Amino acid sequence: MPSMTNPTADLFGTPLLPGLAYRDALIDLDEEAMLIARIDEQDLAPFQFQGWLGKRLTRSFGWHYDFDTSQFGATDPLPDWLLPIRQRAAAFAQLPEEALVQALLIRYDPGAGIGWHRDRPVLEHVVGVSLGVPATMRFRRRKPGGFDRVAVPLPPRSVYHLSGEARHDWEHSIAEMEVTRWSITFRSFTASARPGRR
Ligand SMILES: O=C(O)CCC(=O)C(=O)O
Ligand SMILES: [Fe+2]
Repeated sequence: MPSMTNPTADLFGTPLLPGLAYRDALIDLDEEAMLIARIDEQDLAPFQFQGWLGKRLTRSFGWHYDFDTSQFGATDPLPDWLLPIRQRAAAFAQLPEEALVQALLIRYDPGAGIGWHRDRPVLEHVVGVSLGVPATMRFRRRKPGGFDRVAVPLPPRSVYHLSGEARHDWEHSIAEMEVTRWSITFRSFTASARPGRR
């Protein structure tokens, strides 16, 4: 058996999904424990959408998107403890660190997941770090008579980067799990939507 170095590529290294890049072990176990503790000490709020409360708990830095008004507003700057992680996430995605102007912390308690969606169109790059437990990010794209589907394993401490087709043409979701998972996602704005530096 050839060793499987990249579960998001086939044996020839061709990505399962154009625009999806992935690597294991962006951070080590100590860093992961630190990040989980930091997320847990935040004032996390249930994700809200038109009076509906999602089970996942979130906090945004840099920019906050209000799903009720469909507006982005400035919020607290990224805290110091997130900066080295953003730096590594940006280096992985080959982006300037300052381009990743938004950070979203999420805790998915048992029974929480995230339904099918594309991230807001004003956002461009999405770089996500998974913490705690393995999860699967599912992707789907409508085609005549159904969907193309791809499932991508996200081990704890791994990082993924969504851009291009994976970001704009495919929806993604994470099924509800029985154990707690945490994630940190960093995002950039599209050039036309960029509300200013922060
Ligand atoms: O938890 C994750 O890794 C994904 C979160 C996500 O898709 C989102 O916040 O848009
Ligand atoms: Fe998303």
